[in-house]
Amino acid sequence: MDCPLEDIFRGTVAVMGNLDGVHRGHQALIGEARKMAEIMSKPLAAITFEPHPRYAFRPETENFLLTTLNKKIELLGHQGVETVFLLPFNRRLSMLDPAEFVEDILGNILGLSGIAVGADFQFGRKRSGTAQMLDELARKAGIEPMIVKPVADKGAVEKFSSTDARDAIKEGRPQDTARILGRPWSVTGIVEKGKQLGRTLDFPTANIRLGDLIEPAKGVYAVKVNLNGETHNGVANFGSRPTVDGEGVLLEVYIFDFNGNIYGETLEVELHHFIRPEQKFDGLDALKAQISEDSATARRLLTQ
Ligand SMILES: Cc1cc2nc3c(=O)[nH]c(=O)nc-3n(C[C@H](O)[C@H](O)[C@H](O)COP(=O)(O)O)c2cc1C
Ligand SMILES: Nc1ncnc2c1ncn2[C@@H]1O[C@H](COP(=O)(O)OP(=O)(O)O)[C@@H](O)[C@H]1O
Repeated sequence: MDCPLEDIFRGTVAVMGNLDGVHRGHQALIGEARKMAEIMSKPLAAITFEPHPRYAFRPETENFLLTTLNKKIELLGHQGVETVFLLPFNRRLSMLDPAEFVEDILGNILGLSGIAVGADFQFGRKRSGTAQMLDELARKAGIEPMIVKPVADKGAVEKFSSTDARDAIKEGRPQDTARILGRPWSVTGIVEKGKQLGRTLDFPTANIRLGDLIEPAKGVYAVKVNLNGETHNGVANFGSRPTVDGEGVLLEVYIFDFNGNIYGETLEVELHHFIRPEQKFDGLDALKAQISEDSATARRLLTQ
Protein backbone atom coordinates (compact mmCIF):
# COMPACT_ATOMS: atom_id res chain seq x y z
CA MET A 1 0.00 0.00 0.00
CA ASP A 2 1.48 3.34 -1.09
CA CYS A 3 0.64 6.17 1.28
CA PRO A 4 2.40 9.21 2.70
CA LEU A 5 4.80 8.34 5.51
CA GLU A 6 2.75 10.21 8.06
CA ASP A 7 -0.30 8.05 7.32
CA ILE A 8 1.55 4.94 8.40
CA PHE A 9 1.79 6.33 11.90
CA ARG A 10 -1.28 8.52 12.22
CA GLY A 11 -4.84 7.35 11.74
CA THR A 12 -4.25 3.74 12.75
CA VAL A 13 -6.65 1.50 14.62
CA ALA A 14 -4.71 0.39 17.68
CA VAL A 15 -5.03 -2.36 20.21
CA MET A 16 -3.61 -1.29 23.58
CA GLY A 17 -2.27 -3.28 26.53
CA ASN A 18 0.77 -4.90 28.03
CA LEU A 19 0.08 -7.90 25.81
CA ASP A 20 2.72 -10.04 27.56
CA GLY A 21 2.61 -13.49 25.97
CA VAL A 22 0.31 -12.40 23.11
CA HIS A 23 -1.97 -15.21 24.39
CA ARG A 24 -5.28 -16.37 22.95
CA GLY A 25 -7.16 -13.64 24.82
CA HIS A 26 -4.88 -11.01 23.31
CA GLN A 27 -5.24 -12.68 19.93
CA ALA A 28 -9.04 -12.41 20.16
CA LEU A 29 -8.72 -8.72 21.08
CA ILE A 30 -6.35 -8.10 18.18
CA GLY A 31 -8.77 -9.98 15.90
CA GLU A 32 -11.55 -7.55 16.84
CA ALA A 33 -9.26 -4.57 16.27
CA ARG A 34 -8.24 -6.04 12.93
CA LYS A 35 -11.88 -6.22 11.84
CA MET A 36 -12.39 -2.59 12.82
CA ALA A 37 -9.23 -1.58 10.93
CA GLU A 38 -10.46 -3.39 7.84
CA ILE A 39 -13.87 -1.75 7.98
CA MET A 40 -12.26 1.68 8.41
CA SER A 41 -9.54 0.91 5.82
CA LYS A 42 -6.85 1.89 8.31
CA PRO A 43 -3.61 0.14 9.25
CA LEU A 44 -3.61 -1.98 12.41
CA ALA A 45 -1.27 -0.91 15.22
CA ALA A 46 -0.52 -1.95 18.79
CA ILE A 47 0.27 0.31 21.73
CA THR A 48 2.26 -1.33 24.46
CA PHE A 49 4.45 -0.24 27.36
CA GLU A 50 8.12 -0.76 28.17
CA PRO A 51 9.20 -1.71 30.71
CA HIS A 52 6.15 -3.67 31.82
CA PRO A 53 4.42 -1.43 34.42
CA ARG A 54 4.88 -4.10 37.08
CA TYR A 55 8.67 -3.80 36.77
CA ALA A 56 8.44 -0.01 36.83
CA PHE A 57 6.55 0.05 40.11
CA ARG A 58 8.39 -2.84 41.78
CA PRO A 59 11.84 -3.15 40.16
CA GLU A 60 12.91 -5.79 42.70
CA THR A 61 10.16 -8.19 41.69
CA GLU A 62 11.20 -11.62 40.37
CA ASN A 63 11.17 -12.11 36.60
CA PHE A 64 7.71 -12.82 35.29
CA LEU A 65 7.68 -12.04 31.57
CA LEU A 66 6.27 -14.61 29.14
CA THR A 67 7.75 -12.85 26.11
CA THR A 68 10.71 -10.59 25.48
CA LEU A 69 10.00 -7.37 23.64
CA ASN A 70 11.46 -8.85 20.43
CA LYS A 71 9.24 -11.91 20.64
CA LYS A 72 6.18 -9.80 21.43
CA ILE A 73 6.79 -7.65 18.35
CA GLU A 74 7.30 -10.74 16.20
CA LEU A 75 4.06 -12.31 17.48
CA LEU A 76 2.11 -9.08 17.00
CA GLY A 77 3.38 -9.06 13.41
CA HIS A 78 1.96 -12.57 12.93
CA GLN A 79 -1.41 -11.20 14.04
CA GLY A 80 -1.40 -8.55 11.33
CA VAL A 81 -0.12 -5.63 13.42
CA GLU A 82 1.85 -3.33 11.12
CA THR A 83 3.09 -0.74 13.62
CA VAL A 84 3.98 -1.07 17.29
CA PHE A 85 3.96 2.09 19.39
CA LEU A 86 6.17 1.49 22.39
CA LEU A 87 5.37 3.96 25.13
CA PRO A 88 8.15 4.36 27.69
CA PHE A 89 6.48 3.52 30.96
CA ASN A 90 8.11 6.17 33.11
CA ARG A 91 6.92 8.38 35.96
CA ARG A 92 5.62 11.03 33.61
CA LEU A 93 3.46 8.61 31.68
CA SER A 94 2.20 6.91 34.82
CA MET A 95 1.20 10.29 36.34
CA LEU A 96 -0.98 11.40 33.41
CA ASP A 97 -4.63 11.51 34.25
CA PRO A 98 -6.89 9.44 32.02
CA ALA A 99 -8.26 12.45 30.10
CA GLU A 100 -4.75 13.75 29.36
CA PHE A 101 -3.62 10.33 28.26
CA VAL A 102 -6.46 9.89 25.79
CA GLU A 103 -6.50 13.46 24.47
CA ASP A 104 -2.77 14.08 24.25
CA ILE A 105 -1.26 10.71 23.52
CA LEU A 106 -3.98 8.79 21.70
CA GLY A 107 -5.53 11.85 20.05
CA ASN A 108 -2.96 14.57 19.42
CA ILE A 109 0.25 12.58 19.18
CA LEU A 110 -0.84 9.27 17.67
CA GLY A 111 -3.94 10.58 15.90
CA LEU A 112 -5.73 7.23 16.26
CA SER A 113 -8.84 6.40 14.25
CA GLY A 114 -9.84 3.59 16.59
CA ILE A 115 -8.78 2.02 19.88
CA ALA A 116 -9.49 -1.48 21.19
CA VAL A 117 -8.84 -2.61 24.76
CA GLY A 118 -9.87 -5.50 26.97
CA ALA A 119 -12.73 -4.83 29.39
CA ASP A 120 -10.33 -5.02 32.37
CA PHE A 121 -7.86 -2.46 30.95
CA GLN A 122 -6.80 0.22 33.45
CA PHE A 123 -4.66 3.24 32.71
CA GLY A 124 -3.42 6.58 33.89
CA ARG A 125 -2.54 7.87 37.33
CA LYS A 126 -3.00 5.19 40.01
CA ARG A 127 -4.72 3.07 37.36
CA SER A 128 -7.73 5.34 37.80
CA GLY A 129 -8.83 5.05 34.15
CA THR A 130 -11.21 2.20 33.32
CA ALA A 131 -12.27 0.78 29.96
CA GLN A 132 -15.61 2.59 30.42
CA MET A 133 -13.81 5.92 30.86
CA LEU A 134 -11.64 5.20 27.85
CA ASP A 135 -14.79 4.60 25.83
CA GLU A 136 -16.18 8.04 26.73
CA LEU A 137 -12.90 9.95 26.46
CA ALA A 138 -12.04 8.37 23.10
CA ARG A 139 -15.40 9.34 21.60
CA LYS A 140 -14.84 12.92 22.74
CA ALA A 141 -11.43 12.88 21.06
CA GLY A 142 -12.93 11.58 17.80
CA ILE A 143 -11.52 8.07 18.24
CA GLU A 144 -13.79 5.06 17.68
CA PRO A 145 -13.56 2.93 20.85
CA MET A 146 -14.06 -0.82 21.20
CA ILE A 147 -14.15 -2.60 24.55
CA VAL A 148 -13.67 -6.35 24.14
CA LYS A 149 -14.96 -8.85 26.70
CA PRO A 150 -12.48 -11.49 27.87
CA VAL A 151 -12.66 -14.81 26.05
CA ALA A 152 -12.38 -18.29 27.50
CA ASP A 153 -11.55 -21.73 26.18
CA LYS A 154 -14.44 -23.81 24.81
CA GLY A 155 -16.49 -25.01 27.76
CA ALA A 156 -14.23 -23.28 30.32
CA VAL A 157 -15.31 -20.54 32.70
CA GLU A 158 -11.88 -19.00 33.20
CA LYS A 159 -10.71 -16.43 30.69
CA PHE A 160 -7.27 -16.75 29.10
CA SER A 161 -4.84 -15.01 31.41
CA SER A 162 -1.14 -14.20 31.51
CA THR A 163 -1.16 -15.03 35.24
CA ASP A 164 -2.43 -18.57 34.60
CA ALA A 165 0.15 -19.04 31.83
CA ARG A 166 2.90 -17.90 34.24
CA ASP A 167 1.69 -20.20 37.03
CA ALA A 168 1.71 -23.15 34.63
CA ILE A 169 5.31 -22.41 33.60
CA LYS A 170 6.46 -22.05 37.21
CA GLU A 171 4.74 -25.31 38.13
CA GLY A 172 6.11 -27.40 35.24
CA ARG A 173 2.88 -27.63 33.20
CA PRO A 174 4.05 -26.52 29.73
CA GLN A 175 1.01 -27.99 28.02
CA ASP A 176 -1.32 -25.82 30.08
CA THR A 177 0.78 -22.80 29.13
CA ALA A 178 0.60 -23.78 25.47
CA ARG A 179 -3.20 -24.07 25.66
CA ILE A 180 -3.41 -20.47 26.92
CA LEU A 181 -0.82 -19.07 24.50
CA GLY A 182 -2.04 -21.01 21.47
CA ARG A 183 1.54 -22.19 20.91
CA PRO A 184 4.27 -23.72 23.07
CA TRP A 185 6.08 -21.30 25.36
CA SER A 186 9.63 -20.72 24.18
CA VAL A 187 12.90 -19.13 25.19
CA THR A 188 15.20 -17.53 22.63
CA GLY A 189 18.85 -16.96 23.43
CA ILE A 190 22.38 -16.99 22.15
CA VAL A 191 24.31 -20.22 22.75
CA GLU A 192 26.99 -19.64 25.38
CA LYS A 193 30.06 -21.60 26.36
CA GLY A 194 29.83 -23.65 29.57
CA LYS A 195 32.23 -25.92 31.40
CA GLN A 196 32.46 -28.18 28.33
CA LEU A 197 31.54 -31.15 30.49
CA GLY A 198 28.53 -32.16 28.44
CA ARG A 199 30.60 -33.58 25.59
CA THR A 200 32.53 -35.79 28.01
CA LEU A 201 29.16 -37.24 29.11
CA ASP A 202 28.33 -37.87 25.43
CA PHE A 203 25.53 -35.34 25.79
CA PRO A 204 26.77 -31.95 24.59
CA THR A 205 24.29 -29.27 25.66
CA ALA A 206 23.76 -25.86 24.09
CA ASN A 207 23.40 -23.37 26.95
CA ILE A 208 21.13 -20.34 26.88
CA ARG A 209 20.10 -17.80 29.51
CA LEU A 210 16.57 -16.67 30.25
CA GLY A 211 17.33 -12.94 30.59
CA ASP A 212 14.16 -11.18 31.78
CA LEU A 213 11.89 -14.16 31.18
CA ILE A 214 10.01 -16.05 33.87
CA GLU A 215 11.81 -19.12 35.23
CA PRO A 216 10.13 -22.44 34.52
CA ALA A 217 10.06 -25.23 37.12
CA LYS A 218 13.56 -26.65 37.49
CA GLY A 219 13.77 -29.95 35.70
CA VAL A 220 13.91 -31.84 32.44
CA TYR A 221 11.69 -31.14 29.43
CA ALA A 222 11.03 -32.63 26.00
CA VAL A 223 11.69 -29.70 23.67
CA LYS A 224 11.70 -28.59 20.06
CA VAL A 225 14.53 -26.38 18.94
CA ASN A 226 14.45 -23.83 16.14
CA LEU A 227 17.87 -23.20 14.70
CA ASN A 228 18.57 -21.42 11.42
CA GLY A 229 15.07 -22.09 10.11
CA GLU A 230 15.09 -25.80 10.99
CA THR A 231 13.27 -27.57 13.80
CA HIS A 232 14.94 -30.34 15.81
CA ASN A 233 13.70 -32.46 18.70
CA GLY A 234 15.68 -32.50 21.91
CA VAL A 235 15.78 -32.78 25.67
CA ALA A 236 16.60 -29.90 27.99
CA ASN A 237 17.39 -29.29 31.61
CA PHE A 238 16.52 -26.02 33.26
CA GLY A 239 18.25 -25.52 36.58
CA SER A 240 21.41 -25.05 38.54
CA ARG A 241 23.06 -28.48 37.85
CA PRO A 242 23.67 -29.48 41.49
CA THR A 243 25.54 -32.64 40.46
CA VAL A 244 28.37 -30.59 38.93
CA ASP A 245 28.08 -27.63 41.33
CA GLY A 246 26.66 -25.39 38.61
CA GLU A 247 26.60 -21.63 39.11
CA GLY A 248 23.38 -19.74 38.39
CA VAL A 249 20.50 -21.15 36.36
CA LEU A 250 20.69 -22.14 32.70
CA LEU A 251 18.60 -23.80 30.04
CA GLU A 252 20.73 -26.57 28.52
CA VAL A 253 19.59 -28.45 25.44
CA TYR A 254 20.82 -31.69 23.94
CA ILE A 255 19.64 -31.67 20.32
CA PHE A 256 18.85 -35.12 18.91
CA ASP A 257 20.64 -36.40 15.81
CA PHE A 258 22.67 -33.22 15.51
CA ASN A 259 26.34 -32.44 15.55
CA GLY A 260 27.75 -28.97 14.99
CA ASN A 261 29.37 -26.01 16.66
CA ILE A 262 26.59 -23.54 17.42
CA TYR A 263 28.27 -21.25 19.95
CA GLY A 264 27.08 -17.69 19.34
CA GLU A 265 24.06 -18.77 17.31
CA THR A 266 20.47 -17.91 18.18
CA LEU A 267 18.38 -20.80 19.44
CA GLU A 268 14.67 -20.89 20.19
CA VAL A 269 13.72 -23.65 22.62
CA GLU A 270 10.04 -24.61 22.94
CA LEU A 271 9.03 -26.46 26.11
CA HIS A 272 6.58 -29.24 25.21
CA HIS A 273 6.47 -31.77 28.09
CA PHE A 274 7.81 -31.85 31.63
CA ILE A 275 9.69 -35.10 32.30
CA ARG A 276 11.04 -34.88 35.88
CA PRO A 277 12.41 -32.43 38.46
CA GLU A 278 16.15 -31.67 38.56
CA GLN A 279 18.10 -33.87 40.98
CA LYS A 280 21.54 -34.11 42.56
CA PHE A 281 23.16 -37.37 41.46
CA ASP A 282 25.98 -39.36 43.10
CA GLY A 283 28.50 -38.81 40.35
CA LEU A 284 28.57 -38.41 36.60
CA ASP A 285 27.82 -42.04 35.69
CA ALA A 286 24.43 -41.91 37.40
CA LEU A 287 23.71 -38.54 35.75
CA LYS A 288 24.69 -39.87 32.33
CA ALA A 289 22.45 -42.94 32.71
CA GLN A 290 19.54 -40.70 33.69
CA ILE A 291 20.11 -38.29 30.75
CA SER A 292 20.09 -41.31 28.44
CA GLU A 293 16.73 -42.37 29.87
CA ASP A 294 15.39 -38.77 29.68
CA SER A 295 16.37 -38.64 26.00
CA ALA A 296 14.44 -41.84 25.27
CA THR A 297 11.41 -40.44 27.13
CA ALA A 298 11.61 -37.14 25.24
CA ARG A 299 11.89 -38.86 21.85
CA ARG A 300 8.82 -40.92 22.67
CA LEU A 301 6.79 -37.92 23.90
CA LEU A 302 7.69 -35.81 20.87
CA THR A 303 6.76 -38.43 18.29
CA GLN A 304 3.46 -39.48 19.86
C1 LIG B 1 18.43 -34.15 29.80
C2 LIG B 1 19.33 -33.57 30.85
C3 LIG B 1 19.04 -33.77 32.19
C4 LIG B 1 19.85 -33.24 33.19
N1 LIG B 1 19.51 -33.46 34.48
C5 LIG B 1 20.32 -32.99 35.46
C6 LIG B 1 20.01 -33.22 36.84
O1 LIG B 1 18.97 -33.80 37.19
N2 LIG B 1 20.86 -32.77 37.77
C7 LIG B 1 22.00 -32.10 37.43
O2 LIG B 1 22.75 -31.75 38.33
N3 LIG B 1 22.31 -31.82 36.15
C8 LIG B 1 21.50 -32.26 35.16
N4 LIG B 1 21.82 -32.02 33.85
C9 LIG B 1 22.90 -31.05 33.56
C10 LIG B 1 24.22 -31.66 33.41
O3 LIG B 1 24.81 -31.60 34.67
C11 LIG B 1 24.99 -30.79 32.40
O4 LIG B 1 24.42 -30.93 31.15
C12 LIG B 1 26.43 -31.15 32.34
O5 LIG B 1 26.98 -30.82 33.57
C13 LIG B 1 27.17 -30.41 31.23
O6 LIG B 1 27.45 -29.10 31.59
P1 LIG B 1 28.16 -28.09 30.57
O7 LIG B 1 27.13 -27.69 29.54
O8 LIG B 1 28.55 -26.91 31.43
O9 LIG B 1 29.30 -28.78 29.97
C14 LIG B 1 21.02 -32.53 32.83
C15 LIG B 1 21.32 -32.31 31.47
C16 LIG B 1 20.49 -32.83 30.49
C17 LIG B 1 20.83 -32.59 29.04
N1 LIG C 1 23.62 -32.50 19.59
C1 LIG C 1 24.05 -31.36 20.14
N2 LIG C 1 23.27 -30.67 21.00
C2 LIG C 1 23.72 -29.54 21.58
N3 LIG C 1 24.93 -29.00 21.33
C3 LIG C 1 25.77 -29.63 20.47
C4 LIG C 1 25.36 -30.84 19.84
N4 LIG C 1 26.37 -31.25 19.06
C5 LIG C 1 27.35 -30.37 19.17
N5 LIG C 1 27.01 -29.37 20.02
C6 LIG C 1 27.91 -28.24 20.38
O1 LIG C 1 28.46 -28.55 21.64
C7 LIG C 1 28.28 -27.47 22.56
C8 LIG C 1 28.00 -28.01 23.93
O2 LIG C 1 29.03 -28.86 24.38
P1 LIG C 1 29.35 -28.99 25.92
O3 LIG C 1 30.47 -29.97 26.07
O4 LIG C 1 28.09 -29.27 26.69
O5 LIG C 1 29.95 -27.59 26.23
P2 LIG C 1 29.40 -26.30 27.00
O6 LIG C 1 29.66 -26.60 28.41
O7 LIG C 1 30.23 -25.18 26.46
O8 LIG C 1 27.95 -26.17 26.69
C9 LIG C 1 27.10 -26.71 22.02
O9 LIG C 1 27.10 -25.34 22.38
C10 LIG C 1 27.24 -26.90 20.51
O10 LIG C 1 28.07 -25.89 19.98
